[in-house]
Amino acid sequence: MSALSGKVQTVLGAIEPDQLGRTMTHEHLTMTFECCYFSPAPGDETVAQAPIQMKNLFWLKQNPYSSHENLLLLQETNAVREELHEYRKAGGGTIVENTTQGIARDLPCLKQLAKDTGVHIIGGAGYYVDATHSEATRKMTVEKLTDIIISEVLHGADGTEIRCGVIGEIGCSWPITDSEKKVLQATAHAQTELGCPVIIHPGRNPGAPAEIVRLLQEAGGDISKTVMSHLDRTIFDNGELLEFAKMGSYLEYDLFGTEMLNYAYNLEVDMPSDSQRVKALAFLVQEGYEDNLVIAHDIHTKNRLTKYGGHGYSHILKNIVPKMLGRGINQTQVDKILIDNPKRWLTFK
Ligand SMILES: CCC(=O)NCCS(=O)(=O)O
Repeated sequence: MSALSGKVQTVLGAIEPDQLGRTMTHEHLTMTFECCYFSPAPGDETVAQAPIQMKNLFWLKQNPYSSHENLLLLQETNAVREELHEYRKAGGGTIVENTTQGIARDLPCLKQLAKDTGVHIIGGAGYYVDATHSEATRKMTVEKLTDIIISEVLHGADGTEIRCGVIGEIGCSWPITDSEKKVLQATAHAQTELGCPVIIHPGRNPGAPAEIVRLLQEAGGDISKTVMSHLDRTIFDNGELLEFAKMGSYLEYDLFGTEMLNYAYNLEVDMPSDSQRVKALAFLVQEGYEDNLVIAHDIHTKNRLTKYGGHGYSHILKNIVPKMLGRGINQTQVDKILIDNPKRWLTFK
């Protein structure tokens, strides 16, 4: 049995699972999303290049990926620190910080934020999508990738002694690439060795989550300790959703606060509203999946911060919980989604 068994590992060290409290299972506190810059539509070049300002906020909400400045969340540590104080005041306890290799993971910054604010912060091991893999990463064997991921959990990452407490978010594209498949295999092997939580970013296709779960299963992964992220922009049909839910992973709705007409990365997708997200949660609760649900905001661009008129890290606690209670999800079920399910997922076996 490992020393981490029965514990949760934060950037400040291992803690008892009961200390976590209300937990957002998918956020970013510092990162860059430059890998995923999306050219503005013809005619929008001027607004896209302008500094972020009040009169452009609606455009930015609709086109968050077409402004270089907006993609640099790593420039906003002071604003994020203030927001974490607010998050504590709103009753928040823990944030799982999903930034992995490729999008400027900064564990020393996370450690300082945890010290400054008292919020428990859990760092992520492993790799984001193929577009961010280095040539060296692409050439690595599954065994080498596994060793690196295990070391990021047991000894520390990025040349520090700060240890990750979860593997992921592990990035997958659609269609999935060879390098991403190797990282998934390494993830499953590392999970087998460590008994740790895993979180996945699926490609943008309704078939992606199930394909990824099958790949993890074939490599020996523990699906009951795995979160499938971003279901709100990935699976829309209730029948397909239930088919996927049967596979046994945690089901994550993590884009709360994000409402936009055109989703740049897949124009086929109608990004749901928060009301539709709550409806999806209520449907899954009704179908018996209340022990599998987790939620978050996945803040990964500046416009989502309250400093820029966004929803911030406390939106779920302040606005979405009352809505859930008004739409047939009771307090016990809310507590499962915000406290019990994250706690079970994050505790090392
Ligand atoms: C790194 C942040 C991230 O991957 N967020 C998901 C964005 S989206 O794929 O849901 O658009």
